[in-house]
Amino acid sequence: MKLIAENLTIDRGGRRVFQDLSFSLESGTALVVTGPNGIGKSSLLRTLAGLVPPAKGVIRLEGGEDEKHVFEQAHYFGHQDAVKPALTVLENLQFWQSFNAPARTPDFSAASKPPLGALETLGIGHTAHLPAAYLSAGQKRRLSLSRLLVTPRPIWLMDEPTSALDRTSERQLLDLMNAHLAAGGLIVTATHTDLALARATILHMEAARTAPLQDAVLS
Ligand SMILES: Nc1ncnc2c1ncn2[C@@H]1O[C@H](COP(=O)(O)OP(=O)(O)OP(=O)(O)O)[C@@H](O)[C@H]1O
Repeated sequence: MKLIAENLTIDRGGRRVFQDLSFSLESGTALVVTGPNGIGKSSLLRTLAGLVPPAKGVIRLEGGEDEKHVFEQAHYFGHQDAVKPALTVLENLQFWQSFNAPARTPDFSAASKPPLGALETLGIGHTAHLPAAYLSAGQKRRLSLSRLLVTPRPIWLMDEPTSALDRTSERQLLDLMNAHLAAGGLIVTATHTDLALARATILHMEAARTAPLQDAVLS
């Protein structure tokens, strides 16, 4: 399986953020997107997630499900937690389980977890029957993250995934990300911190803005 972006050009609010960005990412590998504030990291992730249409360019998943868009084979873990405060923690997760269809490909073998099991894995099993409004910021982050475990999808798009997490949760998140890579998944993550990922390629957005050739921006 291979995620391919060709000549991606993204405009926001009528202004060009970047142009002609190309990269490819193999199963089991993470693309770590770096660069200063405002360079376009979130815009790239939102475009891969189908939330911002590209002005130009193509995104495809070789070896994925042909009849599905790439974003239907991806989870987007962004800045907003997508948590309904009036529902319980478990109800929130059950909603996402029924809303998101799983996506399976031969290269990707992650097993799904039942909702309660996913909450327990993330250390918030004891909050399952509380209204989600009672959760702390870090616990809401973990609830949001639990969506990725109940519905297997090969691509994880993660924008600043460690924000609001304490050290223990950060290590746990890295374990989950590395397990996803070991199962054959792909991760594209924007981050300002060093993440100890097993197999990662760095995409320097600053270089990408000035050098359209993919070899110039991947290291
Ligand atoms: N909804 C929007 N409407 C108009 N312009 C936007 C919108 N969202 C982002 N932009 C602009 O697009 C550019 C890239 O923003 P983006 O959020 O992708 O940067 P980033 O690299 O993720 O930044 P940060 O590190 O601060 O999160 C910025 O100039 C920003 O002002």
